[in-house]
Amino acid sequence: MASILPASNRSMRPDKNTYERKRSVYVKNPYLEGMDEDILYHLDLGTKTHNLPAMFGDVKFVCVGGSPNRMKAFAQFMHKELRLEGDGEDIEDICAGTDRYCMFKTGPVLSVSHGMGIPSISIMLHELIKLLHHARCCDVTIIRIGTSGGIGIAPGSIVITDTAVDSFFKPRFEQVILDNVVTRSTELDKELANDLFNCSREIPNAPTLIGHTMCTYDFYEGQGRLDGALCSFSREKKLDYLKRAYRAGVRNIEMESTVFAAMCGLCGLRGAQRPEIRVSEERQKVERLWKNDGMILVSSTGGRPG
Ligand SMILES: O=P(O)(O)O[C@H]1O[C@H](CO)[C@@H](O)[C@H]1O
Ligand SMILES: O=c1cc[nH]c(=O)[nH]1
Repeated sequence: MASILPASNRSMRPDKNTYERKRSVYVKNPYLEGMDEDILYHLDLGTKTHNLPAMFGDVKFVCVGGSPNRMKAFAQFMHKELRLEGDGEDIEDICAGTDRYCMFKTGPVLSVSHGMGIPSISIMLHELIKLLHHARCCDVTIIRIGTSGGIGIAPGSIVITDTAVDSFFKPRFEQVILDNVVTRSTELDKELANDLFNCSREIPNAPTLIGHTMCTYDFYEGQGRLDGALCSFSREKKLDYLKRAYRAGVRNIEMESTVFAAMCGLCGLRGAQRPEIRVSEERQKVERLWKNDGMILVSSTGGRPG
């Protein structure tokens, strides 16, 4: 199985990787140093109430996804894969004190839910990145495992994101700060994407590809759906948009990838995104409608853990 461990964890052969400097998780906020206590409000954790280095200092992989049940199931899957003690059924939700997100730790793997959309994952990432920083974690790889809607690919495909793009197919995330807009890069770790792609070769029945992921602010109108409470465009407009997205390299659509890539990139987290496509029955009807256009949008319904 291809290795996705950070270089410093690879075998101890004396090569350049063994001597690579550790990559810390850093924050870019001059005010944090001067704070007497940092309360990670939405995670129900804090620097005075919890010994974060003792609790999280050994974390090397963080896997995030929108739904709590999926991330719990993923944590139980990792418990088994890492052959940890017990059956992992009663795994503890570290964030049980808040009903905003859930968080599970299985050895060096942290599994965290983030809800839906850019605002929700952004709040979680601010506090997760501070948590990892306070815990003095280094060489951390973070992977988002989510569902998404595919464009022009087979139902059940897995898309590994090389670049997250916005609704205009641009590789950028526009962060509104006070009454200004700051544009941030959304490049993801290409080597990690290739490592994940190589891992997928060893998993049967998991058609996998690397492509651009488009991140929208909305599930309905923003993704060209005709069945929301509001719809102001024609089917032809929708298909034209999706065809232009495909020609721009977009292979799937979801709602967190741009801010995920931007924040992880700014804070020293090696990031990747691996949504997967699940097609539901009603969407199959829609696919048949569109096949004559040579374009099918496969919609996801709930991804499998892991
Ligand atoms: O399956 P998750 O990780 O929630 O991701 C996708 O699913 C949600 C919409 O159905 C959005 O959060 C989108 O990004
Ligand atoms: O944002 C999303 C998530 C899953 N499936 C979609 O079609 N869009």
